[in-house]
Amino acid sequence: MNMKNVLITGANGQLGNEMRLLAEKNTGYHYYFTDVAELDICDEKAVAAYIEEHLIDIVVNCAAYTAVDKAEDNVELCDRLNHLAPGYLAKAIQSRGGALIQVSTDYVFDGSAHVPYGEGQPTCPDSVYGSTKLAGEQEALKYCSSTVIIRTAWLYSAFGNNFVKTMLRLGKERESLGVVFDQVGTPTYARDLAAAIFTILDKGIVPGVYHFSNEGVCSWYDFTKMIFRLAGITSCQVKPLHTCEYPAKANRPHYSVLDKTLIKETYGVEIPYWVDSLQECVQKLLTD
Ligand SMILES: NC(=O)C1=CN([C@@H]2O[C@H](COP(=O)(O)OP(=O)(O)OC[C@H]3O[C@@H](n4cnc5c(N)ncnc54)[C@H](OP(=O)(O)O)[C@@H]3O)[C@@H](O)[C@H]2O)C=CC1
Ligand SMILES: Cc1cn([C@H]2C[C@H](O)[C@@H](COP(=O)(O)OP(=O)(O)O[C@H]3O[C@@H](C)C(=O)[C@@H](O)[C@H]3O)O2)c(=O)[nH]c1=O
Repeated sequence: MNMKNVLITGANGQLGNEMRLLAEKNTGYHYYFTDVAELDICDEKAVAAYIEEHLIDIVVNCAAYTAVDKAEDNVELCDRLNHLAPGYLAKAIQSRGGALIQVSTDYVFDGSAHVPYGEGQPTCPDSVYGSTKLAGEQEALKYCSSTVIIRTAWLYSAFGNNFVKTMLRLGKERESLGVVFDQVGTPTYARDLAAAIFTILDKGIVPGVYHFSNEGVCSWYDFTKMIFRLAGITSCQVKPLHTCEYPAKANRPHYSVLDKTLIKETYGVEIPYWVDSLQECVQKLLTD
């Protein structure tokens, strides 16, 4: 049987790197890992040519504009990458009869809920990043009939830039730190998400929108306290702040916990508790 050709875009980012690592163990596919230097996903013609030339069967789009505050001032670039580019990927892979896995975000919600968000809940993004990611979901679903959207949240990894690495750095530099406690969600180890994506590849595409994060719930303040505890940082005091005490360019949801029932029932994925995964990643960061 012919091995399927899988294209992973944005492969130098957090999720892309975790996909690379797990690909070493998942030898049943032929992989093409690209980042902007090899394939700029905003270039529609280049996308179509690459997918055709390499006979791609499945695209996993890990590329995105993820700087949430900067996005407020860089609307055009953010829109091209988060909104239009998924449409280019979707059209190109549809023309080959293939499938698209498009990664999206909890920031498509405005955060006014108080129970975990199901996939069918109305979206209402409150930032440029969130709005463009939602538009990207819609483009992907419109142009490729075999699209899986995975909305995830608060991603971190030993690779790339993320909240865990920022907090480990600040925890060593500062004597105290203020972190918001009125934005609640669930951290997600990008390795666990990559593992879920491999489960989807192996079990077969069931088109639709899915939610995936680690299990459990916390605020960014709780997240920071746990990062420090696991890393043995005792010299930096963490103070809880209201959002208004930490002014930022972009609005963020106060509540963005995702309900993961659908992905668990459809694909049988087992999802680790956020503290257990965080412990694994912090350990890795401290020993590498
Ligand atoms: N980070 C998070 O907390 C969360 C992320 N997500 C979503 O998960 C997905 C993966 O996120 P994450 O791994 O954190 O993202 P990263 O920002 O770590 O990685 C994105 C990658 O895409 C690359 N890229 C930028 N522009 C292009 C382009 N035109 N063509 C091809 N590649 C490009 C980036 O390169 P460069 O660095 O050079 O710009 C980077 O290597 C994204 O869809 C994101 O929206 C969802 C929830 C939370
Ligand atoms: C660094 C720092 C942040 N904060 C606040 C700001 C913000 O409200 C919250 C999170 O910080 P960040 O700005 O690093 O996180 P942010 O970039 O908003 O993270 C988001 O990224 C995008 C890509 C997603 O898709 C989301 O799921 C989410 O992970 O913590 C503090 O309160 N104190 C601090 O010292």
